[in-house]
Amino acid sequence: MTTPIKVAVAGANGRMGRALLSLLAADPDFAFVGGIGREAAAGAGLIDRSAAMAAADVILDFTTGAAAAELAGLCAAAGGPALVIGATGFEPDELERIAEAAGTIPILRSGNFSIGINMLVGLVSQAARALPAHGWDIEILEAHHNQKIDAPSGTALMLGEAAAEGRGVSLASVERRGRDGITGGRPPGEIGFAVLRAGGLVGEHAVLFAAAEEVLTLSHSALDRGMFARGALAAARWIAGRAPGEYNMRDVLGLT
Ligand SMILES: NC(=O)C1=CN([C@@H]2O[C@H](COP(=O)(O)OP(=O)(O)OC[C@H]3O[C@@H](n4cnc5c(N)ncnc54)[C@H](OP(=O)(O)O)[C@@H]3O)[C@@H](O)[C@H]2O)C=CC1
Ligand SMILES: O=C(O)C1=N[C@H](C(=O)O)C[C@H](O)C1
Repeated sequence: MTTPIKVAVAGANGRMGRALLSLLAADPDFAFVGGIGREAAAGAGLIDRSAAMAAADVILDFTTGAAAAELAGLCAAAGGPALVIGATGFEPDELERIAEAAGTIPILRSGNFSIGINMLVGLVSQAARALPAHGWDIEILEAHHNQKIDAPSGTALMLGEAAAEGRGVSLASVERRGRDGITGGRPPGEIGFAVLRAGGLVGEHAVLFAAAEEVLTLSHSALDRGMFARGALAAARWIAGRAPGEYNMRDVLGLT
């Protein structure tokens, strides 16, 4: 029998944290060493970040972009543990801090741990490479539950990056985050984002490639967040014991 991987969960009381805890309780590959909350005293069974860093081989983070970036810096300063970051909603400087921390510890970050979305990333890149910007407009639609705090979703941004990469441009140079008022016509090459928040939607994503006389739509529906949690545990298994570096879910799935 192999030694279980010791894991802690940041954001343990959240929707994803709870989904992870219920899987961890039944998985002999892992030993759960504790949940990290916003404040250690706030919930029964929570431990603080220092205790989690000392005890865990891998910390799974499903908090916020800001909190995940801070944790990455702390873990790097301590020389470990490895981090799996599922949180979304990053400012550019927070992503830079994570990249810097990955010089010291292994960090796997993905805005979506589902197999389908990580397949879709490759398909979107392929379609964007094949369909010229003059004639084919790319629009990314996402819909989530009414408690989600960041927009566009981390997944929508992954899909936008894939589309931009396919077109050989940076997403920052072509993205359009929403429209309102007298917007004028649509410039060719733009990659647009549209966001819905409603009810208990788990996660809907679609990428439209729209020409004058036809539309190609590539889409994905998440039906249960337990699927994200299973993907995150696969990522934790994969990253335990790896060299420092920045990894993503496509590395885990062998899609890179
Ligand atoms: N990569 C993926 O596949 C997926 C990613 N996500 C992402 O995961 C994140 C969490 O989603 P979800 O579980 O639905 O959100 P919730 O709001 O349900 O949970 C977030 C948790 O993070 C905690 N938290 C917030 N700020 C801090 C902080 N500064 N320090 C420590 N803990 C903090 C909250 O604590 P408190 O309870 O005190 O508020 C809460 O327990 C989001 O960014 C979401 O987009 C979600 C699904 C899949
Ligand atoms: O907040 C969520 O719920 C989700 N967040 C991730 C994102 O921002 O893309 C992944 C999934 O879509 C659910």
